[in-house]
Amino acid sequence: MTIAQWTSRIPSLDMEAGEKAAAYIDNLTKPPGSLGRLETIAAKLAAMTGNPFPEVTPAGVLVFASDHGVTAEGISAFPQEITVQMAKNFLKKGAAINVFANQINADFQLIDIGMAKEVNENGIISRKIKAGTANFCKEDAMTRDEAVQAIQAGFEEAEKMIARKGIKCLILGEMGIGNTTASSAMISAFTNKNPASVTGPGTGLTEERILHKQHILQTALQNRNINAHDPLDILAKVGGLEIAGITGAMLAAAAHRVPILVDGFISAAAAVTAQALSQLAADYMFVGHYSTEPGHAIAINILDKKPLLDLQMRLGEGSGAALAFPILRSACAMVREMATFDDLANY
Ligand SMILES: O=C(O)c1ccc[n+]([C@@H]2O[C@H](COP(=O)([O-])O)[C@@H](O)[C@H]2O)c1
Ligand SMILES: Cc1cc2nc[nH]c2cc1C
Repeated sequence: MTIAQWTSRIPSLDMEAGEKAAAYIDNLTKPPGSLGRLETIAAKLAAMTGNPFPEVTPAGVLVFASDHGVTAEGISAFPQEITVQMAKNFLKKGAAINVFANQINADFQLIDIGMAKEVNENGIISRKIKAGTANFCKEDAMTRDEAVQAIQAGFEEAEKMIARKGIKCLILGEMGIGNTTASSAMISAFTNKNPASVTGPGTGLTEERILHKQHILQTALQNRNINAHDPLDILAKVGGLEIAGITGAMLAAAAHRVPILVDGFISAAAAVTAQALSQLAADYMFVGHYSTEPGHAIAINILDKKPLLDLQMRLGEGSGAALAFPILRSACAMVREMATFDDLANY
């Protein structure tokens, strides 16, 4: 399928269901508006799902793992090998996202979309497009065709999870040493902002090494001759395979009216890409939390979203989104379980 065939499957929000939910919420036994954003979240969930009494359980977590050739430029505080080590940790259920996914009874799936080495262990899905991107300081991260293949893999894996497990809310996470550099390059290209304003410490660079990362980004963006009006060009030249996979998964969730919880900076870069491919895709998104990575604020500004939580996090993996999920679940429970003033009249 082509990108246009995927995006054409995304329906408009069901405004009628949203308005019905909003009217019903106003009749719940509380002063109108007193549950604040929870009320607008519930109405938005109704419009997304087409159901005035929306449901978000069970949640599903998809984590896409891949490597980045640009790590050769010394842009991360950690070595590339950590990507594979953390993939093994996800399979052993020892990572933060495993713990948080478990707390919300979410289904969890790890997808190798482009790690540098094989992880031949049970529980991982291999959709490897290639063994890491190229160093985009020197050449394009991937071909346009590889970017499309990675979007397709993400789309298919999300569709599978939604169909097989009846997933009603999709949480998108990632693992990839070097991917804050790719995300910074992408957001810089999308916004035409100087890379300095979208570059941060990632996993924990010192101030001095952040300056080096900015310099690498400046060089890369000068060398890549990006067409800023073409999201696929941006993704292919300076993006990442996991960012492409998440983009595809987001398009699939939107196509199935499944609400999406966007995580931190990398997940937000994928969300911006999905939105650029289809404005409708963003209608199905919530942003779980504020990441302290400076580019995140710029990305969510493009998405025009206000995150649900502010816990000073910058981990990735889908961890912030998983922590925000209970807020969506509470919004649904409010509509489904609270009494109305009509009920009160009969007491
Ligand atoms: O989600 C975020 O906002 C976030 C911010 C900083 C770092 N990360 C995670 O850290 C890794 C990338 O950091 P770096 O410094 O190697 O580019 C990658 O595995 C991400 O999941 C994630
Ligand atoms: C340990 C570690 C865990 C991570 N999880 C997501 N990105 C990560 C980066 C590192 C370095």
